Amino acid sequence: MADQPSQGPGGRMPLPEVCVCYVLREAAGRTEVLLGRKKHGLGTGYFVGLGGKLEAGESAVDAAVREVHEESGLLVSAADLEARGRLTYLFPHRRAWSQVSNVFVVRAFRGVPAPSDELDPEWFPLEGVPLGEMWDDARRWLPGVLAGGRVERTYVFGPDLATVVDEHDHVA
Ligand SMILES: CNc1ncnc2c1ncn2[C@@H]1O[C@H](COP(=O)(O)OP(=O)(O)OP(=O)(O)O)[C@@H](O)[C@H]1O
Repeated sequence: MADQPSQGPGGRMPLPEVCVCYVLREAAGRTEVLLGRKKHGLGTGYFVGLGGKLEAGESAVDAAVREVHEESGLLVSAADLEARGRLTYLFPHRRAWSQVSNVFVVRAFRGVPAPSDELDPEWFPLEGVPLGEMWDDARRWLPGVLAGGRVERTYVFGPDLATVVDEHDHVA
């Protein structure tokens, strides 16, 4: 494990890995994304995509399929997930919150979104994504990813544990 790519600065342990999956649909001639306000845990109260921690031995894509189902009831196939990059979140003032997020988009799904313990999913048109009620990094990369782009970026959060104070081109 000496060459783990997702170490924190100066750290020897790899950072915890999470995933996030943005489900897209076409409705009334526009594209919409499924988001929900997080009910518990890290980022409570922020609108987020569907996602969470990888289980031991689980791939990011399999975790995304599982989390989409757990959090919304929707069924998606691993083959339909589009990998759009990786984000490193560093919290020097709360190291336990630092993590690496594997970002996916999916346009094919079965079912109708249903509320879960994690969030109550809602569709937002891409021009109406509530960036002001999301983690501070989202406005810097999410519009580009939802428009078809990729992201490989590191965001460093300040002592308030909410504001991005630095960002780098490369995953740490
Ligand atoms: C710091 N800036 C951030 N900006 C945007 N999104 C962020 C985020 N930090 C975490 N996320 C998202 O949050 C989920 C993991 O959150 P985390 O609390 O670790 O796991 P969660 O409790 O949801 O999952 P389990 O159900 O426990 O697996 C995962 O989708 C991840 O992409």
